[in-house]
Amino acid sequence: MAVYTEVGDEEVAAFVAEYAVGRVVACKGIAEGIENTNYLLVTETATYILTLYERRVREEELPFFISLMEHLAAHGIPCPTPLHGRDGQALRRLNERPAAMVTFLHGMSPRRLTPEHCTAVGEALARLHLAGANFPLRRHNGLSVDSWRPLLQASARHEQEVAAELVDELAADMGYLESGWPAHLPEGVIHADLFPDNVFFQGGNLSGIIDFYFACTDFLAYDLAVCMNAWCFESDGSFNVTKARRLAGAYQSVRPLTAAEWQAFPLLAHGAAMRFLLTRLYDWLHTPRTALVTPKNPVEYLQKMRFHRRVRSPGEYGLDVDRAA
Ligand SMILES: Nc1ncnc2c1ncn2[C@@H]1O[C@H](COP(=O)(O)OP(=O)(O)OP(=O)(O)O)[C@@H](O)[C@H]1O
Ligand SMILES: N[C@@H](CCO)C(=O)O
Repeated sequence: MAVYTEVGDEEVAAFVAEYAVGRVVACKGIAEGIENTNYLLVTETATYILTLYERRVREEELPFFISLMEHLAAHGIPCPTPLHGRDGQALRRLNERPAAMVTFLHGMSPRRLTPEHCTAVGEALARLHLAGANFPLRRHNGLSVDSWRPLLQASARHEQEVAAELVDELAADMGYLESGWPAHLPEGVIHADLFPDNVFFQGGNLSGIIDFYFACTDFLAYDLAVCMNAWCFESDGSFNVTKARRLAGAYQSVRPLTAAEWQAFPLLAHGAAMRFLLTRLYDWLHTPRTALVTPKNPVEYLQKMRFHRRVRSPGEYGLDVDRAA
């Protein structure tokens, strides 16, 4: 479930009256998602998503996300477009939460990931990076390398649930990642959470990219690494190099990696696995057993991290060295 804030019919009607979209025909809570409250909202003119931003999203950062979606949509990226009310504002309040309405995107997240999906995502990610190149706002990545040690320490305190050997193993990787993390690589706007549940396909084509609430300014190749972790491993934990070649090849056909990005890729992929392992571990330990949201499995990312630890060359990811500019 992800309806943390219930909204009454009259409140929705009053909210929607601020926009030139006609009256409300239906409004239904959406079960998917874990961060925010989302409603599927049908009005006399179209279907929209109404999002109430919950506690983990910092209110002062919302203008970044709203402006980014507007910018990317205006540059041809199939992402939600925020609606502006009659007063010109895209952000307003509903039931004491910040809230916005965005356009509804058609399509479905893929259940069984194929190499064709990976090709489409690689190309779309590179296009997103190019479209973000002239986006004027910046947002620090609060879940990059400098945040990982505090997250590990917060989990290590749960001695009953987290084995000391695991903490030692992660601490060793942490030292390696912290000392080797690049200071300079091409950077810009990254999605930072481009998992299959945030990508829609329709009729075999990529039709939508959603959930920009981790987007930030960081290394572009790190975003590709996040994607590779999310799209190119099988459910048994094995790495699928065919999918990785498709993902990276399609990305590089739009935006070739620099030699420095190519060289840094194994470390970036290792770090990207650490980031999702740590947030999943944190959520696993801090989500009450009675909560309706099921935390995601941290062990999946431990396996991915162990894979990256053994990688010796960027070529093992199917990255094409000839295209590394
Ligand atoms: N613009 C959109 N068009 C169509 N469906 C959408 C749109 N935005 C969200 N949804 C639907 O709502 C669900 C939840 O959205 P989202 O993933 O953004 O939730 P969240 O709680 O903010 O994020 P998270 O996935 O990080 O928990 C999606 O799985 C999708 O079904
Ligand atoms: N994509 C994240 C969840 C947060 O959106 C994960 O799989 O851990």
